[in-house]
Amino acid sequence: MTSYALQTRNLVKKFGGFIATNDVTLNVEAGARHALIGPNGAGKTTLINLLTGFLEPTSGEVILNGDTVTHLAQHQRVKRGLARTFQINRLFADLTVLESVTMAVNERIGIGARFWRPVGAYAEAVDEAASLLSTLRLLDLAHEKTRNLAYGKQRLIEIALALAMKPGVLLLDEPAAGVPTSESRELFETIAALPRDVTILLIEHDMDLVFRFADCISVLVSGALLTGGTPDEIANNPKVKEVYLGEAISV
Ligand SMILES: Nc1ncnc2c1ncn2[C@@H]1O[C@H](COP(=O)(O)OP(=O)(O)OP(=O)(O)O)[C@@H](O)[C@H]1O
Repeated sequence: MTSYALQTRNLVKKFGGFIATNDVTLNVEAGARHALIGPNGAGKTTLINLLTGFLEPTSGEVILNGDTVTHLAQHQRVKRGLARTFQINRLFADLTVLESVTMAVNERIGIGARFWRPVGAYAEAVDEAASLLSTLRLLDLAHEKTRNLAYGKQRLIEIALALAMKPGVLLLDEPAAGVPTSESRELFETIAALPRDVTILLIEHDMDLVFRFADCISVLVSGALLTGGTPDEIANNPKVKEVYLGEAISV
């Protein structure tokens, strides 16, 4: 039986009279690399904000690992394994890469804010952070200040910070936004190599990267789901081609 990590049922979000999310029923399979695409203003960010709890839906449900979380606060969803990255850079420029990720691990295990903390626990957090950096191929940059890194690497550190929450589901909001093409392919190769026990839902404008990375694609148009399928099915769908008229969609 297929198991779903993240689902929505008939999700609706209205801003005044404007329907930004229109009856969206989305199923993200456990372990999937699922991309959400659609033209500007299609409602991708609004949908992500509904999933994380940043926005309350007008109606409908959000379901995480089979449990309804529609009315849970953002931090409660994080605790249940839903983490996200943002389009904007939220790193502390003066911390090193290792310090930044260790801080995030500490936050998860609840010793971040304590004045006194057991040395052993701190060492374990550093080990865990180093292991995350290794997964993301950042270990050789561990002692660099984040401000000195190339932008593509900074985006990877943001992913490391999200992964420090030990999420089952990771929402990536345009991880390649602003990253030069020379770096974006490596960024996506690293994301693609993440362990499959993390389900990934990705918003991305660069079709080339989407078709390289995703095993499932959902297409959002004017707030509603137009269609969903494998990259092949989406690339050959005439309705999708119409929406992206003039843009090259090829596998
Ligand atoms: N807080 C808000 N109040 C009113 N309208 C909003 C609000 N947030 C989003 N919208 C509108 O909802 C629609 C969807 O916006 P959204 O940012 O979700 O689209 P998107 O697909 O993420 O676009 P892009 O690809 O350009 O980032 C847009 O028309 C936007 O103007």
